Amino acid sequence: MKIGFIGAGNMATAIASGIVARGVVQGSEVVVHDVHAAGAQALAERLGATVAPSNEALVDTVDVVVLAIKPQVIPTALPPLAAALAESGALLVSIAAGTSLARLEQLLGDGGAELPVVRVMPNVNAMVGAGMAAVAGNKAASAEQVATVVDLFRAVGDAIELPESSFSTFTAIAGSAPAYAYLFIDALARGALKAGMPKAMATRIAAQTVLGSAQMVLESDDAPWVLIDKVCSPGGTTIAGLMALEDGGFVSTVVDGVQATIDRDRELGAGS
Ligand SMILES: NC(=O)C1=CN([C@@H]2O[C@H](COP(=O)(O)OP(=O)(O)OC[C@H]3O[C@@H](n4cnc5c(N)ncnc54)[C@H](O)[C@@H]3O)[C@@H](O)[C@H]2O)C=CC1
Ligand SMILES: O=C(O)[C@@H]1CCC=N1
Repeated sequence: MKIGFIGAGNMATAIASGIVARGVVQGSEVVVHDVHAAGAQALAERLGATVAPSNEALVDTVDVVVLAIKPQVIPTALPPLAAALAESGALLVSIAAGTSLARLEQLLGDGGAELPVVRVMPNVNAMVGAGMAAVAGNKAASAEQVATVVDLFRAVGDAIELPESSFSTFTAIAGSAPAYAYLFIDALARGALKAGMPKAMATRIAAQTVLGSAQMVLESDDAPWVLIDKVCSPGGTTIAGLMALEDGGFVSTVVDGVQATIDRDRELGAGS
């Protein structure tokens, strides 16, 4: 399978590096194009991939086209690719936030609804093989094509098929959420820094603790609240810390952050 990336930014780098590192495709089976030529060249060199001279030329040479550009540029970048997609039969995979399958079909013109299109919301942790992705196909995408995309993203973490109506919520707790998890890790480390521990050491300790906590939630039969109770000794350190977090409105602040992300995803959809 040859896979092309339109846009060679953060997400193309994360996904392409992840799938090549895990042997899903060879570097030589990856093609990239970016309006910023140096960015495409840097990614291609890193992977042993090829740089296509244009987005149209890329579509002509691959089986799967990953549209890894910002939602705001899709309305100008996608329409010129409709003819090449129809001719080559390549599968279009969009990872753009807030851009619906219906909108992508509309941008592909009159025959847009007949072209196979798959929408994915991945996250940047695909870079280290620990991503989380949601996948939904349009009517023209076959079950096999959707399954191929799920498999592609399972190779760099976990992936699920999800109704498109849940994509904004998924974006809040998976697509954008690595930034929130990094913030939590940094906040833990800052607390330790304030108490006199070097930041690099504190960051390593905090990151390993969050990694292990995530593994516990995934592998244990207990719900997070049960696990919380197991950490809290009566009159101990953890309950003192939890109460201070509660005073600061930790849970409701996180819930507000999730809602703000959902709202912004819907705004992007309305404006694209
Ligand atoms: N950054 C993240 O963690 C996540 C991003 N996404 C989505 O992924 C998409 C890409 O985001 P990033 O990689 O973060 O953006 P980015 O800004 O790092 O990369 C986008 C690249 O597209 C290039 N570009 C712009 N117009 C182009 C065109 N017409 N043809 C070819 N290349 C073009 C830019 O030069 C840039 O290198 C967005 O739609 C975003 O919503 C989805 C999930 C997570
Ligand atoms: O911030 C954004 O809009 C993109 C989509 C999900 C993560 N980054």
